[in-house]
Amino acid sequence: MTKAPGSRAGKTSGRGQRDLRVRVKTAKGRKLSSTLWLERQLNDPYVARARREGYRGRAAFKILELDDKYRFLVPGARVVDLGCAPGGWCQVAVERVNALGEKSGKAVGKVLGVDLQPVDPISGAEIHQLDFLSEGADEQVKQWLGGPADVVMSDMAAASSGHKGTDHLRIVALVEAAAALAFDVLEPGGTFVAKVLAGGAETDMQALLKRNFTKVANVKPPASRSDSSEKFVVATGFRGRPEKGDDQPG
Ligand SMILES: C[S@@+](CC[C@H](N)C(=O)[O-])C[C@H]1O[C@@H](n2cnc3c(N)ncnc32)[C@H](O)[C@@H]1O
Repeated sequence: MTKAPGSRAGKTSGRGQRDLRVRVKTAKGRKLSSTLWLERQLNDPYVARARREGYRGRAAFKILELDDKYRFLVPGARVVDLGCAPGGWCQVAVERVNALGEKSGKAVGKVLGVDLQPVDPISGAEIHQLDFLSEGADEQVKQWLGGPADVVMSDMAAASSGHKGTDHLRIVALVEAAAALAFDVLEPGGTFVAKVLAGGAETDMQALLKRNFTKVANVKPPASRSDSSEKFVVATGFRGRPEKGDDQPG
C-alpha cells in the first residue's frame, strides 16, 4: 500500500522493536541497556516530534536542519538518498522538492531512495533495495535515476562493529562510494551531503571535495545526538564532472 509522506505507517515496524532487545554503543564507548535506550527515546524531543509530525524517525530532522541552512532540497530538484531506511530523509525530500507534483505551480522533483533493507513505500519516492557497495550498484542507481541529479545524499552507516576505528573506516568506504556516484551524476552546481564519523581517515575525502565543490562544510545539526561522533559533510556548488581517472573518489 502506498503511503503519504506524512503517513505514520512504517514507524512502528519490527525494526524499532528489535532495537529494544539490543545494547546500543554510544560514541564514547558506553553501552546503553535496552531500558536506558528506551528511556532516552521516551525523553527525546525529536522522537516525540517525529511521531507528531508523521516522520518515520528522528533522523528526518537532521536533513531538515541541514536543508534549512544550505537550501539544496529546492522544488524540482532530483535527489538520490543512499541508505534511506526507514525513510525519514525521503519523506522530507518528497515534501521539499515537490515530488508528489501537487498543484502548487512549483517544479516537480524526483526522489530515489536506496537501502540494504526493505523500506515501506513512500508516496512520491521511488525506493529500491540494494547493497550500494555491491558490484555494479552505481550503474544500477544511474539506470533508476535515468538522468542527472541535483542532490546526492548519504546517511549510510554499517551496523556498529563495537570497534570505533573499524566503524570509522567502514563509513569512509560508504562515503567514498557515495561521492563516486555524486561525481558521476551531479549537475554542475549540485550538492553532496554525507554522514561521516570523526576519526581522521576522512582528510583525503575532504580535500577531494574541496577541489570539486565551491564550498565544503562540516556540520553537526542540533538533531544529531551530542554523544554520537557523527557529523555531516555538506558540499555545495559542484564544479562539474572531473576528467576520467583524474581526481576521482576511492
Ligand atoms: C541511519 S540509517 C538511515 C536513516 C535514514 N536517513 C532515515 O531518515 O530514515 C542508515 C542506513 O544505511 C543503510 N546502509 C548501510 N550500508 C549500506 C549499503 N552498503 N548499501 C545500502 N544501504 C546501506 C542501513 O541499512 C541503514 O538503513
